[in-house]
Amino acid sequence: MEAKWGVVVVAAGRGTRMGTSESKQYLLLGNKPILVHTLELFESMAEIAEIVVVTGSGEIGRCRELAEQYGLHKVRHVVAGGSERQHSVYKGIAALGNRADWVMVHDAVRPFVTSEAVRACCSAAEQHGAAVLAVPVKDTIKQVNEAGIITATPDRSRLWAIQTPQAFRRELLAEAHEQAAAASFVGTDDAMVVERMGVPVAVAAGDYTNIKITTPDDLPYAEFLLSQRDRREAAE
Ligand SMILES: Nc1ccn([C@@H]2O[C@H](COP(=O)(O)OP(=O)(O)OP(=O)(O)O)[C@@H](O)[C@H]2O)c(=O)n1
Ligand SMILES: C[C@](O)(CO)[C@H](O)COP(=O)(O)O
Repeated sequence: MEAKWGVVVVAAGRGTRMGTSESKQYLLLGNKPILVHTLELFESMAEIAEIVVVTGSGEIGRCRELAEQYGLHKVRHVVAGGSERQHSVYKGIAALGNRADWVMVHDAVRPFVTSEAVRACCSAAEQHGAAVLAVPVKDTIKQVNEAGIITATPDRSRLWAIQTPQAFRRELLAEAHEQAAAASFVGTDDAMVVERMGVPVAVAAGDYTNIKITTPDDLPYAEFLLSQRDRREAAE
């Protein structure tokens, strides 16, 4: 299989909601940092040519050492991130340059994404130019005003919770980020910068287990998901 995808793994967040002194992407899950679990998946996929890791400016050396220690040879660049996730992605795309025609952006703190889900996202992107993994929301979602009063109940059948990876033709994503930067637009995911150009972004169905480790209550669930995955792999 042709290795044509570049991956930008963003790992430069402060993890304010996690509240640990250690950046959450470097916390141990089982016996490895969360970031390493994430990188190992992309390292193992034949479609992936190169990985850029974007991390805190004080964590570049440590990140390179982890890549060495765990044999993550596709990690070719480790660069410093920015103040917002979008700025970190922008720096990652710049470090990737024009070496890949297709690029995926993935949160370091989503270590449970599967190769099947990544491939579904890539296929949708190759068909539409841009695609994100997502799951249909399970709860009824309400819009609530500042006084705590419900103002709307959107049709749940049209609501999806968006995940990563998010996959794009590289030139499209680079252009979208350039335009967003010029307009000082900051979104919470990469699809938003592409959507604002009027370009359609497809949704590929993912898994509910592709959680973003965000708050302390995610950690015991993440340990549970890891033990389930280990058990499954041992049985294969
Ligand atoms: N300036 C930033 C902010 C976030 N991220 C990365 O984007 C992903 C998703 O961010 P999230 O975990 O939601 O945010 P954090 O900024 O890490 O956490 P918080 O909002 O609680 O501070 C994470 O892998 C995080 O490291 C990044 O690279 N650069
Ligand atoms: C990109 C993302 O993971 C999609 O769910 C998410 O928007 C990033 O999280 P943040 O907490 O808004 O940084």
